[in-house]
Amino acid sequence: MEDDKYTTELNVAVRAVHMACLLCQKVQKGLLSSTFVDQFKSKDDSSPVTVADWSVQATISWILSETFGCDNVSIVAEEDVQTLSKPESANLLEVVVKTVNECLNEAPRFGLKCPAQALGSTQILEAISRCNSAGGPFGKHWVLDPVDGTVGFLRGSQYAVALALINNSKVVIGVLGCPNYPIKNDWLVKNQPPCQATPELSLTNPGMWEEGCILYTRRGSGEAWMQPLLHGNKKLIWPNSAKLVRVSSIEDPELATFCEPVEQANTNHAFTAGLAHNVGLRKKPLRVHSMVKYAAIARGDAEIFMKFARAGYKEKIWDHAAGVLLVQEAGGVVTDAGGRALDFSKGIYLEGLDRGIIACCGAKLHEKIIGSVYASWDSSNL
Ligand SMILES: Nc1ncnc2c1ncn2[C@@H]1O[C@H](COP(=O)(O)OS(=O)(=O)O)[C@@H](OP(=O)(O)O)[C@H]1O
Ligand SMILES: [Mg+2]
Ligand SMILES: [Mg+2]
Ligand SMILES: [Mg+2]
Repeated sequence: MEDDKYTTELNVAVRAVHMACLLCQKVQKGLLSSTFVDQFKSKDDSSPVTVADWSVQATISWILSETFGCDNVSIVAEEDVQTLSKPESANLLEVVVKTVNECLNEAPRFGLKCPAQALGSTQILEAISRCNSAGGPFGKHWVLDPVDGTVGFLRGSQYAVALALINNSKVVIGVLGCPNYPIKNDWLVKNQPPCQATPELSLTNPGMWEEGCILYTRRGSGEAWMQPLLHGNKKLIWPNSAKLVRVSSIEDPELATFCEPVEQANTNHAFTAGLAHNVGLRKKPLRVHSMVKYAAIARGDAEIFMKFARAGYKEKIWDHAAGVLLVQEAGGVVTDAGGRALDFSKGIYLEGLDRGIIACCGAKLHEKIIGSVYASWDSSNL
């Protein structure tokens, strides 16, 4: 039984992700101000990285290292310090240092320790760099995507803070902070702009999203929980206000909602449209940035998530670990397009992934989609 295992890890992970969500909300609000241009950079692959990505990574790294000891903690995470340590990034680093210290000052409110004195830039760069583990099949590895869906974050739309723990190749804890995903049922479906139009929500009224949520689970528990984000100066009393979530019971493709990435560069919309048609899905796809898509399946707001990246792109474990476990423990099924379980044992990539990822609320829909992948594949150009 793994039910009572990882209690401390889960406890710390939920608190750390909660703090990170509030940090992100604050930075996202700041994006509306004139300091906007100082707050993000393009990485070598042209993808964006922001003050929030670095600050969350530093904060969570510091908390995990303080709690479990630097030498005992292996963290696999997305960001490095390459850009941030350049002389021309001095202003950016200053903002990161300030953001991290402000966030860590709040730690006692969340039942965690804060630094004895404010962290300096060297300590913060160290905390970010410490997350350079390559993971692998043995032992415990934390897996962190400090801001998943950075494009969504910059657009004032959906994004997530994702933290998972892998032990001997298996994801054992999954925590997903969704700062712009209110607790209210169906909010995502009702508030999504039409997918053909500009796929972004503007942050004209950031306050309306303050009631984000954190989803969390533990392997083998058969339970996934949702905790509302706490605001103001209140102390986090956790898990008293958390509630159980469960996948949707819909089995009829005509009634099912499927979600997928917003950007055509990240998935093949034409292929999934053909697949959806063949399976008998009738609703328009719900295009949402980030692992909020996994959260939507786990919460029962949508039934299917499909992603088919271009050939040659290798999916990274931090983009999936927390979300996959949440969907599974909430009663759903997640595999690659060949119907095989995702392999989190091979380092930072999901090696051997067959074509794409399919997450469903139940086995019946999942079987239909897998069956249809084979039928649709030959007629596609992938
Ligand atoms: N070319 C390509 N193909 C597939 N996937 C890619 C690609 N490039 C990046 N990524 C990863 O996609 C993560 C964002 O996924 P999303 O589902 O949020 O995409 S989208 O913004 O809705 O289009 C994104 O995560 P973040 O970098 O954390 O935002 C990337 O890890
Ligand atoms: Mg990501
Ligand atoms: Mg990221
Ligand atoms: Mg990124």
